[in-house]
Amino acid sequence: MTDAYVALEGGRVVEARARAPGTTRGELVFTTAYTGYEESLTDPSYEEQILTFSYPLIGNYGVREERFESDRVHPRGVVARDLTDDVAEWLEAEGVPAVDKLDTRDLVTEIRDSGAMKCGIAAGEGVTEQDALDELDQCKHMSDHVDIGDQVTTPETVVYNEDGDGADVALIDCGAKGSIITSLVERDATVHLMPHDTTEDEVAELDPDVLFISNGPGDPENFDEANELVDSYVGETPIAGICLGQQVVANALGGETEKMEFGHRGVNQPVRDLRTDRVVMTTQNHGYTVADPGDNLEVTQINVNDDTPEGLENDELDILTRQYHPEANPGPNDSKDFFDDVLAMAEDDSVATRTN
Ligand SMILES: NC(=O)CC[C@H](N)C(=O)O
Repeated sequence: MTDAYVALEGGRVVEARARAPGTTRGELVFTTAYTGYEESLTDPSYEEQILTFSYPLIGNYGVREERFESDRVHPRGVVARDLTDDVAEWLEAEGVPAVDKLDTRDLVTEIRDSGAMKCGIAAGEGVTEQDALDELDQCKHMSDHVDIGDQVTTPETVVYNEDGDGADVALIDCGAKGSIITSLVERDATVHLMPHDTTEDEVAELDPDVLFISNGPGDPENFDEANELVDSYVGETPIAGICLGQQVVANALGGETEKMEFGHRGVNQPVRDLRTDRVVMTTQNHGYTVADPGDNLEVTQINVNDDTPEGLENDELDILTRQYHPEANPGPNDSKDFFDDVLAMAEDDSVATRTN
């Protein structure tokens, strides 16, 4: 007997099998990643989303904490063709509803045709179609989660590698993946992980060598404070950003972001560097993109599939951002040298002095 229902925007309800019980709602998205489920499920960028895996079997190499990107599961729900007991038990312990035994090819095709959509799930003994539809009813558009930064940020500044000999990085935590911190610490940087609503004065007190805006969930336009920081420090301190970080930097510098139809989520997104013509495979997880970089940023990398901006730079102002995830985890390590390039900006003191 059916013990789980997935209600899709528009009203279609799909039957499934409950793997972790509960009712939930969120924006239904899919990832094509065939590995890295522990990393994806602990990536704070998936907050308020329901993650569908297009790869059919999820959980076949267990669940190990050392691969986690944060201290909890972030998607509000999980959908797959088949979830192993390891993953199902983990999700149940985390209180995150999960379902399987449904046709995920059909679901992914629907998301590709109609775009990322609102979704409600009801899973467990005695649930009804109506329970899933009630969740759907309460589901908000991603951009309406205006306080999403508060849900994922560190409550206070945490310092990593305090005695490091390298640069001091102010990493503004809009939902940072742990691997970004690790990638910087491995290069001997001291990382000051700071709340997303850190003020200009608080950053000034630290006087960092780099201001780094992290990845994060939802609409970049809901990260006003990070936007203001970029605006305050541009031309004064080198600035870096990953994913949401790139989007925030673009908005702060007079560019524009927009919602994509179904986004890029996977571990084999090809990116071309326009300066070298080199193509690298990248890990991606985003539903918004930079529609217009504005006059101050050069698009230096693009997505081979749809030409969207993957890298923005301003050599004079020392700004370097990526839409994809150079820290990988999951995914290929082809672009880890991004962190070397960011820290090289910190060593070079040629950044223009702020005049306004
Ligand atoms: N991984 C991220 O930082 C995602 C950025 C943003 N939330 C988006 O969906 O586009």
